[in-house]
Amino acid sequence: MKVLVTGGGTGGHIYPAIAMIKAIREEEPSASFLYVGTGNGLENEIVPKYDIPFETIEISGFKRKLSFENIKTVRRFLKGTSRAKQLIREFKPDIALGTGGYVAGPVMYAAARLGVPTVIHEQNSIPGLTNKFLSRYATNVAISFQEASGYFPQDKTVFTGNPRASEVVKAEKTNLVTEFGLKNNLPVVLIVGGSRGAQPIHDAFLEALPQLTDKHCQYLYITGSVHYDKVKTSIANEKTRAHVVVRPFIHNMPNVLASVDAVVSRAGATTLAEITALGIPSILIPSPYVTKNHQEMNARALEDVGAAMVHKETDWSGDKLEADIKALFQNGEAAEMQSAATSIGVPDAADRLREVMKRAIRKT
Ligand SMILES: CC(=O)N[C@H]1[C@@H](OP(=O)(O)OP(=O)(O)OC[C@H]2O[C@@H](n3ccc(=O)[nH]c3=O)[C@H](O)[C@@H]2O)O[C@H](CO)[C@@H](O)[C@@H]1O
Repeated sequence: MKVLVTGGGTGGHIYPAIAMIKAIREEEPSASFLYVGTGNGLENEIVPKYDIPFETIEISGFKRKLSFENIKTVRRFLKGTSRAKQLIREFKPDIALGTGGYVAGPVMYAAARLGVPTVIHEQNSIPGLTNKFLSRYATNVAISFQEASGYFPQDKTVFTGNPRASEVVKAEKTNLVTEFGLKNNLPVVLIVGGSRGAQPIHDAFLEALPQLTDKHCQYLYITGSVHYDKVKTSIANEKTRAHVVVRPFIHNMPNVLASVDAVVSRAGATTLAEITALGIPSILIPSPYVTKNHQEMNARALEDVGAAMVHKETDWSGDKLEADIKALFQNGEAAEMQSAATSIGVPDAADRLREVMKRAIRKT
């Protein structure tokens, strides 16, 4: 089978695509892939690490308001579409899978226009502009939150979950002591601000640091590459009795997630799919700077079943962090949250999406 894959901009769109490629490769080692991204998106750094042929097109996103920039964007969209058509004619895929982000727009549109079966994957509870636009042309739409179904044509929409969930449940634990210098026998809280880091998460942690101890847990803190130097220096300057290890970014996140006891994070949909599949209790501070506040909707779905403690960014503080950590490990809430998270995880998401792709091929 030949699979055209596209999706990019942030890790939340890229890792589900890679997880799906890995799942197909496992079942069908002779399958071949072409990943189309942009030259300046995160996909440009991540995809080549997985030995996946990678081509680029130029594209930018639409502004929601009418602007001169949008005229340029339309021109780039048309140029991107014709470059994508050229790549598709050369590669001759049996199916195209798009996981969102600007780049998926022209690539999936071109694939549909050329009669290639197309499946788009939406990670969020409220879809992005690109996937909403593409849903008109796609053979099928795969969703990861039931809440998203109302935004897409009913007859082609299927709930699959996020294939990254299937990847993390298969991941082996890593040795956090040898890999990161963490302590043995003390629960580990992973702090991560999405694939690019988040300032309010840093601020609250620094504020809480003087009060935190290593009585209940220790911290593995992923700052995001942009924030690394500043946060590392600030943490080094604060007096604390807590054990904290700081890193800019980690590439073996599935293994690390499989080894930690709780997560403090933004509410990016792919991270949430990972932590529910593994049953990890979480403290979530959704980013309000996203389309239609979709991260808060994502987070509330976990809060509703008791899997997460959710705070608006404006209410988030060092005191709240300290109180939540106490609730988790001192008052023993972690165990209940763990089973609540597992109850909504979708560890077989990759199999489900694979079925949708097979059906889309048969249908077209
Ligand atoms: C600002 C923005 O638009 N964010 C969106 C973006 O999130 P964004 O890409 O920030 O976040 P997600 O949390 O969904 O995914 C991050 C991915 O990167 C991985 N990771 C993260 C840090 C690290 O050091 N190593 C690593 O591998 C995580 O395991 C995860 O697989 O896409 C998501 C999925 O469509 C959306 O829900 C988010 O709203």
